[in-house]
Amino acid sequence: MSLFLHARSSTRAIHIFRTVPPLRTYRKQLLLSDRTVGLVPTMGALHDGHLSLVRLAAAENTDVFVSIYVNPTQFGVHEDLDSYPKTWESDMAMLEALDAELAQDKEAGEWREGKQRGRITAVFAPTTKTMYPTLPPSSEIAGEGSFVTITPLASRLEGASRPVFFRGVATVCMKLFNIVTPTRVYFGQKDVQQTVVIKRMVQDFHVDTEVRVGPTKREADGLAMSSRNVYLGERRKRVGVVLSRALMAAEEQYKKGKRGRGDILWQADDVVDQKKLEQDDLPPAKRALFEVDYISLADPDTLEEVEEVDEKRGAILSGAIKMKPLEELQEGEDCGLGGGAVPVRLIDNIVLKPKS
Ligand SMILES: Nc1ncnc2c1ncn2[C@@H]1O[C@H](COP(=O)(O)OP(=O)(O)OP(=O)(O)O)[C@@H](O)[C@H]1O
Ligand SMILES: CC(C)(CO)[C@@H](O)C(=O)[O-]
Ligand code: BAL
Repeated sequence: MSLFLHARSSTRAIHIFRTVPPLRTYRKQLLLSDRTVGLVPTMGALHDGHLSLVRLAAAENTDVFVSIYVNPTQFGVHEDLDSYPKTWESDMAMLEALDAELAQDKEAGEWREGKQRGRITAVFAPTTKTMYPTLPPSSEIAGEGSFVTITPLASRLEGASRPVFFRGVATVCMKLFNIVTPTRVYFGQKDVQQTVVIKRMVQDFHVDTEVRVGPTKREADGLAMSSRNVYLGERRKRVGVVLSRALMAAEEQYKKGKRGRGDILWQADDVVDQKKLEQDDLPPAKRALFEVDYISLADPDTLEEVEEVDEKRGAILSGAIKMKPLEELQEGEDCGLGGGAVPVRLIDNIVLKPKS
């Protein structure tokens, strides 16, 4: 009997692993044949942002593993664990289509130019019992369990609003890294704080892997792609783009040579305030209200707020807004999954690069 489940693909099968031992056996075979593994951890509900990370991993490794697991410990008790989108069939269809594309690139010899080399070899889609074998996973701040905590990074920015978030992320990533032993791991720039926390964890725990970060994929209007965007609908998408616009406006100030906190951030605050006023003036059937959680200018490694950007270090401009539920729906309006009733947190960031 085969140890592995298989997903059909036009050219070959992607192995689907649900438990650890067969994955480990398979990984050992790859190691013995000198193959390299790039792991892309995801929570599923795949979109082009995820696929761009898979492409990057395939350009740098012979084998790509994608994990699909909605990790309960990174959701606070009042957060959206239950409503987090789950789209297994379409996730697998997207991965199979991308794998077929990678196979063609390989046949066309593009890999020789160093562009595409690897294929999607495996999907790891464990159950919670597999990931948390001894204790039920806790989302409580004081909850018991085996956790990885990275302080004080985990309490800044996103961590201020989501106190268990980075403990959950670091814990599940440590588990995934121990299970897959990837040569490289791939994370999206969109979740910049996550990349900083994971890099710190890998450094401090001597995890034998390389952390790679892929650029943020955006919609044509600039909105950062995100799995939770399916809950937005058209009206909230149109307004939600204010976050990327605000950050871009602040970036312009940096490009013009401004280095002081106030001189850079006032532009972002202004864009956001204008949009808020505009929406407040509209009737409930036309507006999309939102709250700003933070707009930040922080050091790229410590994520501490900075008063002045050090040109040798650069900085991270980031922000989070909460799109509130729609108040009144219009006839035939596209309100997104959940009919406009689900609040949606949007995050985004821009790296202000150091000047050499
Ligand atoms: N727009 C994007 N561009 C590049 N990478 C992305 C983008 N969105 C997500 N990623 C990355 O994909 C990986 C998996 O993320 P995840 O499955 O949580 O999706 P998500 O879109 O970030 O969902 P959520 O709505 O929960 O924030 C993470 O490393 C994340 O940073
Ligand atoms: C890295 C991750 C898959 C851990 O659950 C998640 O935080 C995400 O999707 O960004
Ligand atoms: N992309 C980060 C996962 C989360 O927000 O829960």
